Amino acid sequence: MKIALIAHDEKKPMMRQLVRAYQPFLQGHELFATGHTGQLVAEETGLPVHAFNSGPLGGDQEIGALIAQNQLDLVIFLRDPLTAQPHEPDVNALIRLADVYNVPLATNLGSAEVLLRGLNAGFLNFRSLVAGDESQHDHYTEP
Ligand SMILES: O=C(CO)COP(=O)(O)O
Repeated sequence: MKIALIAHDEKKPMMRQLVRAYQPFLQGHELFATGHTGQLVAEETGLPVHAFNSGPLGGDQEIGALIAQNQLDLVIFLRDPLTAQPHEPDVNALIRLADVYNVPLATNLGSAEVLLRGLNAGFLNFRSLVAGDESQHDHYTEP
């Protein structure tokens, strides 16, 4: 699976804890991140991470572009809901695209843990059915 990890500055300590705790679940997957988040994920996990630009310099848009190509299977975006971000439009655009393409997206620690446990349990395997073909998004009639 292709997983994007992003954290606003206030949430970076939380991201450190999350990826350290779930390193075994992340291992074996392809990791992508915005610039500074990518550095800390690589430091904490020792795993290879494809780091894009920093968020305010276009990193969210680069990850959004991957979503638009249906190239991401899971996004964990620990957003800071209490601090105004200069690149708020980019943040909103990324989240909007995840909704357009039905990509599972966690925006807080609780939902991140659920999705990572789901990933480990194989709940995201349906993504291989839709990857690269958004017309297949309504492929299933039963769970
Ligand atoms: O601002 C961000 C996401 O909107 C995160 O960017 P960095 O990972 O480069 O700090």
